[in-house]
Amino acid sequence: MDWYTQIRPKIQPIFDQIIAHPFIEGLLSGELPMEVFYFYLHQDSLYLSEYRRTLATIGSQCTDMEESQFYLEAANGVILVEKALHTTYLEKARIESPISPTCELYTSYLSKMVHTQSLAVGMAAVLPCFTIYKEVGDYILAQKDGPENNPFQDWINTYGGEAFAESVAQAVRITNTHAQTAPEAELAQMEAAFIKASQLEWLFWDSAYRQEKWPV
Ligand SMILES: Cc1ncc(C[n+]2csc(CCO)c2C)c(N)n1
Repeated sequence: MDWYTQIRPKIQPIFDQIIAHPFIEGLLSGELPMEVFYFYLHQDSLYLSEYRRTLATIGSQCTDMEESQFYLEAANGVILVEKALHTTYLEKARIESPISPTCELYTSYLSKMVHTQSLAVGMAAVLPCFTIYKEVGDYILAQKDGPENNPFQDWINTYGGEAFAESVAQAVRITNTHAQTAPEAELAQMEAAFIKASQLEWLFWDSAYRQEKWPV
């Protein structure tokens, strides 16, 4: 059994709580308050500007040319999303709130992983960003009882397409390849990183829903 197939069931309780979260329910029903959605988009743009650099770091660490190309192209893909976000939503909203505690935590955690741990552990840490969005996107698209004119449809479509599915599958394949040659201790670190990043994915939705601020 490959690494991802045996690790995925371990985050099932986290995934179940993500799709049951009122943020996701609000995206589905179209009733998520707009200011919550804008808060999320603003924090996500801050997340993406760090995540892009994290992917580029992994890309620079890969010795295999194809693997390097994959992570560097994914980093470039994030730039395109960032630019689209800025021109469509955020320019109009002119949100200037500071990075939230959770956004800072998630981006700092990923940065720590890729700068202080092995390449395989770094790959495991960045993987939930791909796989969880893919699964959440599939879940949302499979729901038939959403409203006709969902104001969040554009966003929903971003993570539904074929190109994204292939990119997620490749991230999984590359991480599996590295797990094949990883010793026990490194496999344990890969698992811990994958689970922690999955928890942080839940926390990111939750913090957006709460419009999380620094308490002091
Ligand atoms: C908190 C948070 N987690 C995951 C994603 C999704 N995502 C961001 S970059 C990337 C890889 C290349 O597209 C994916 C899937 C997000 N937007 N925000």
